[in-house]
Amino acid sequence: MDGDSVATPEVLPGDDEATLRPKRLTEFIGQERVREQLELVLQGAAQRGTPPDHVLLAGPPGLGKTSLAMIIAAEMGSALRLTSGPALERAGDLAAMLSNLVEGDVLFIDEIHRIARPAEEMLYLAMEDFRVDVVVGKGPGATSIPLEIAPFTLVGATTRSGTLTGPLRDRFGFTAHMEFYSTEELDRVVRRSATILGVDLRADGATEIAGRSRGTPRIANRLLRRVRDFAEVRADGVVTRDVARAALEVYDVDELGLDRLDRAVLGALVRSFGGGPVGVSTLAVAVGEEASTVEEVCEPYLVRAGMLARTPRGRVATASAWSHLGLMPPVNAPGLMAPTLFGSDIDSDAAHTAD
Ligand SMILES: Nc1ncnc2c1ncn2[C@@H]1O[C@H](COP(=O)(O)OP(=O)(O)OP(=O)(O)O)[C@@H](O)[C@H]1O
Repeated sequence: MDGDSVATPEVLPGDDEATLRPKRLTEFIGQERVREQLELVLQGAAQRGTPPDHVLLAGPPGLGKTSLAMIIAAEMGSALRLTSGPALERAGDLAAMLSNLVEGDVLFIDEIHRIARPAEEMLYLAMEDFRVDVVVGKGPGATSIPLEIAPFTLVGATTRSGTLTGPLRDRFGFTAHMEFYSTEELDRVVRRSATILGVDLRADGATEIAGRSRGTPRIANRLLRRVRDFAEVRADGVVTRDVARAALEVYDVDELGLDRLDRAVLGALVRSFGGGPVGVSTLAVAVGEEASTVEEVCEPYLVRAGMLARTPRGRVATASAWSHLGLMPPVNAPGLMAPTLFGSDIDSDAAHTAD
């Protein structure tokens, strides 16, 4: 998605997330399954008087992984130490962080799939035995000094759980798979946020914003702020359905939440490649974007919205994609045939081998 799109799930300047973050598990909307599982993990540990198992939060950006990590610490009554995979370039950076932990602390590593190899290897021992081996010196004279660290809980967040190494993944006692939110859940998210921000949001306005938020609370909150601006500048400050629609038209977010780049991807797939199959790199070049942006930001939602299918031979536009662009789908477009005929051809794990 282009960096300035209001429909991107990535953080943008001005998002001011702290104000709207749910602080406790009861305030956290949706993700019922994850919440129930997490509650059991936390309560079980509390009853035993031990720190909970390490937790991996996996899912697309903006679904509440950082919020959940903060909630885990809050529910445990513990302090949260924050860092990220890219910040842990050297094992020494991680060793310093680990040795400063106090018993029961929660260490949150965002983007844990981007952690450097030496730091990752140090993490194995830390997670398993609450110990790190600090290597002093270089070459044949180098010695390894074992260092005890306080029992802690690691919470890792990743948008790409498939790229985590097996040994790291295996050391998490619990993996929470975060799902996109339903429109009804996003409706609750925007109404909660409107109350906090003091926005006069009507029921039909909330539904309109929720429906265009790509299943993502971060986007829902951002759209709410943009619609509020519009309501205050061009209307009477009240967010109704018509106001929300007019505002989101200005920001190029269509009724399904697709923005310019999503439509460009679908447009290229349909018009330049006859609906596919085509590899993601080729598609990215056609729309002038990084393959990773198309793959990590556009695709998850287009697949979920039933517009794009990942097949072993590449990406394919579904009948809904053709219709959404106002075009007649060809007879072989997925979605027009009986599900059994094309279902076996669709393999989400094959996406990475398509290019
Ligand atoms: N379940 C929820 N209920 C209410 N608000 C939520 C929920 N999940 C997320 N939010 C809102 O969405 C915003 C983004 O959430 P958060 O930063 O936790 O996402 P994330 O998954 O960590 O994203 P990233 O992976 O990009 O860092 C938060 O500011 C919060 O206000």
